Amino acid sequence: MNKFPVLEIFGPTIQGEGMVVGRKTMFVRTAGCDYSCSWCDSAFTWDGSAKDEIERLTAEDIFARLKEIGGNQFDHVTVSGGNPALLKKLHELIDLLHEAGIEVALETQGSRWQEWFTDIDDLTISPKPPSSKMLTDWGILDDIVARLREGDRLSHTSLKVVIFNDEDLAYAEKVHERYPNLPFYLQVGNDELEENQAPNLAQHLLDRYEWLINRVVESSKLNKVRVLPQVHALVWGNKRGV
Ligand SMILES: C[S@@+](CC[C@H](N)C(=O)[O-])C[C@H]1O[C@@H](n2cnc3c(N)ncnc32)[C@H](O)[C@@H]1O
Ligand SMILES: Nc1nc2[nH]cc(C(=O)O)c2c(=O)[nH]1
Ligand code: SF4
Ligand SMILES: [Mg+2]
Repeated sequence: MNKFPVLEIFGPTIQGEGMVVGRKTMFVRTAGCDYSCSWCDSAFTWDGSAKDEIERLTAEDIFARLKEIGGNQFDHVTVSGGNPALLKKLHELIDLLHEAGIEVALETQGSRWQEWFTDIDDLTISPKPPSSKMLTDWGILDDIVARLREGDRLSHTSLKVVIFNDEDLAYAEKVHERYPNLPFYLQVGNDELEENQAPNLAQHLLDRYEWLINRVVESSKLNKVRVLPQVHALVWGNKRGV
């Protein structure tokens, strides 16, 4: 059996971001990323700081662990990372979850395609704006969206762009103009990853949320969009595993 590098399995909690915000879900966080975003809130998945915590688990192992900690209190699993799209055989896990009547969501940045993307129930593609210091490969992103369209999966797909500044907003406008038929989410960037007092972080992120709402309200290019904070960051701060 194929083994996947896993850093965290946690929940049930709520999906704090994007297209299914508020949905009760479990999380599986895989290790490894092909990006290194300057503001990554999950840098421990790729910067080596948690390398001793990485477990190599089969799909069966992951399913057993989910049941062990989630019992019968979930019917939805979100796979995030790192970039889970680096894992060629992740369909083994998706199939197992579907056979058990469990829905599967994926968080990825749109830098890699996998055939199993067409099996995902809630697919979030999150291309990275200039503040991340990453460069978008538009050819790859075009190809991913085209394949999802061909597979009739656009109703299961959304775009989510994290915003820290005006340059990021201009990037978001460009993404939305390029893929106008995909549901589009703007997300408040968390620039206080070291803050360990949840109430302080919440106040700061709410101020940033108000700023982002105002900027989107002013834009004539960002109309059919949704603006959201990271709800889990408002509730629990920068804590891991929530
Ligand atoms: C940690 S990433 C893992 C999945 C995938 N690598 C990706 O970036 O889409 C999950 C989501 O968190 C977002 N994110 C990461 N750091 C953030 C931050 N400091 N503030 C707000 N969102 C952040 C990412 O943009 C992505 O949408
Ligand atoms: N509650 C909660 N919602 C989330 N949505 C996306 C997350 C992620 O790190 O990918 C995340 C997370 O870590 N926790
Ligand atoms: S792509 Fe996602 S996991 Fe990778 S560095 Fe960027 S935010 Fe972090
Ligand atoms: Mg997160």
